[in-house]
Amino acid sequence: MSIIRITKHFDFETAHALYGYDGKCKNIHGHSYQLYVTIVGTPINDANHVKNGMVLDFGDLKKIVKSEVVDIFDHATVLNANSPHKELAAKIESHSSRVILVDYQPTSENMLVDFADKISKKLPKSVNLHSLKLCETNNSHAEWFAEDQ
Ligand SMILES: Nc1nc2c(c(=O)[nH]1)N=C([C@H](O)[C@H](O)COP(=O)(O)OP(=O)(O)OP(=O)(O)O)CN2
Ligand SMILES: [Zn+2]
Repeated sequence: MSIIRITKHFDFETAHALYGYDGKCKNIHGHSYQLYVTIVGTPINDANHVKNGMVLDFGDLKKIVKSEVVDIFDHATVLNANSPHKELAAKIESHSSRVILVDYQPTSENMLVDFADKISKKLPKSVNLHSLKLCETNNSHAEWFAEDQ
């Protein structure tokens, strides 16, 4: 049976700041992030199976990525907990705004590592996470590949 990759695309709006960065991205600013999630597996080959012919139902992949990433990061501000932004986060949150304090500098690279971990843990055993692509702007993106890790 053939091994196939399937990909689903998501978008979400998130603000972040790169504390200590030597450029304008040290300020809080936002992106319309685009995330491509690719998984790999063998399509189910069972005429009696409701998911016959699928590596994983796109709908099931959507549920996992939405609950683990999109619904959490969408319209939130991501700040580095290992920086003075921790205090800023508390202030923003006190005004009922959604803040995610992460234990890393919230670059595209580090967000991908976080997303890969969260998504991998929720995938069924029959499939594997192959790669992620996170576009921060229309001309900048980072990629995570399982085979590189
Ligand atoms: N390797 C990385 N470099 C930068 C990241 C990152 O996550 N990884 N992030 C930023 C900023 O968050 C910034 O928002 C994006 O930077 P950049 O692509 O430079 O954005 P510009 O709109 O200024 O780029 P143009 O090419 O001028 O459109 C910075 N670097
Ligand atoms: Zn940015």
